Amino acid sequence: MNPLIQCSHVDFGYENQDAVVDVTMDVNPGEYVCIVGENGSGKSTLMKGLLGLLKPTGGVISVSDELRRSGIGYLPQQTAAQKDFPATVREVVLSGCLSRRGNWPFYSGNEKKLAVKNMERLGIIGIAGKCYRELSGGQQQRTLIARALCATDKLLIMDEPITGLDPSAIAEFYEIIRKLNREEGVAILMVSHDVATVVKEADKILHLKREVLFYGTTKEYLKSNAGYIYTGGA
Ligand SMILES: Nc1ncnc2c1ncn2[C@@H]1O[C@H](COP(=O)(O)OP(=O)(O)OP(=O)(O)O)[C@@H](O)[C@H]1O
Repeated sequence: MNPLIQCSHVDFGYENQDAVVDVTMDVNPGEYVCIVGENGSGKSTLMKGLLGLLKPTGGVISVSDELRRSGIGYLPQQTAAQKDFPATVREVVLSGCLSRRGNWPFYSGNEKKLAVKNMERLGIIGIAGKCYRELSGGQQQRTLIARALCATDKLLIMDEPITGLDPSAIAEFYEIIRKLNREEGVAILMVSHDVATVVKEADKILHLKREVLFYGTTKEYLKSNAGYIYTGGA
């Protein structure tokens, strides 16, 4: 089984300052991987690097041919401006097809079908005509997940996805991700501060503190020094 993403001794930095050093990890089809660590430990930097938004200053990143063709489904941290976006749910979801398509300005029949399929998958087909900014935080989150799945349903990448959600929307979010991962085989790569929950959900943990403090299965993580200290012995 070829990895979807593979990093070998990768470094990232800004203006000659290293922010992430010597990361070796991979994300395989169907895996659920979480990146944890304190503020400023390099999690978002690594994510930007994996998305190809930042060039590595050392090491090698390989992305599977399929992901290279389709683009990677990415759920960004939401800004206030994005929450206020004046478009319908259908339009936001369809825009996830843009990375597949070059410059042709009209959506094809297949792209429209894909958007419908992903709105059905996320239970938002009934609100397809509603304006995005009028939705609850949980509905906005579902819309963005459906959008990301229009690029590819092999891998979903998320940066701090539960920020700003209320407790019931958080529980619903983890349930949706679990279902996509366990039942539909979508690989998940998530940056999270919610370590107490992710050690119950994820298969693998990467704990960063500029360099890798731990990388391996969640089970091993909970037994490791880094995991024991960071999770408070959860
Ligand atoms: N655009 C940038 N230019 C220069 N330095 C940056 C930039 N973005 C991040 N850094 C620095 O890189 C280091 C890692 O930051 P990063 O945002 O990746 O950490 P993080 O683990 O995602 O933090 P948080 O949990 O607070 O989001 C920090 O020292 C930060 O100040």
